[in-house]
Amino acid sequence: MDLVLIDALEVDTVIGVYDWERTITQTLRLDLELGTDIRPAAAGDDIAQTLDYAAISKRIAGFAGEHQFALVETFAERLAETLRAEFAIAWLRLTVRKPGAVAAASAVGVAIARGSRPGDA
Ligand SMILES: Nc1nc2c(c(=O)[nH]1)N=C([C@H](O)[C@@H](O)CO)CN2
Repeated sequence: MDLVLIDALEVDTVIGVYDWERTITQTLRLDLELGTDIRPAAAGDDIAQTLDYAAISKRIAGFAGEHQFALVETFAERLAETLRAEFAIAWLRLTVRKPGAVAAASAVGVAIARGSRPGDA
């Protein structure tokens, strides 16, 4: 399986479990691995035959602006569902980091993988 990559995508959203977090916008940093077969796009040199990382990045920014979750877990799960529903993504790994949430850490967050890799049972 081939991958289309989006690294360190920063999006602004309202997120957090504390009351003060409901009043501000915070930045999340996302890494995505999007499973697909890039050979048809490469053969035809055709953007329509692959996952358009620009379109997906724009959709993620829109998703972040549309939703207000408490947990990064919920953000990750709902975003993965949305992307898999709207784009031809066979499998994805999504990492959501919340920089600055824990002062002693450069970032905290979650990583999930959803969908089926070719060859999986
Ligand atoms: N596993 C999680 N732990 C925590 C989360 C979270 O989303 N997932 N969130 C918070 C607070 O919102 C924190 O980020 C504020 O600094 C605490 N723990």
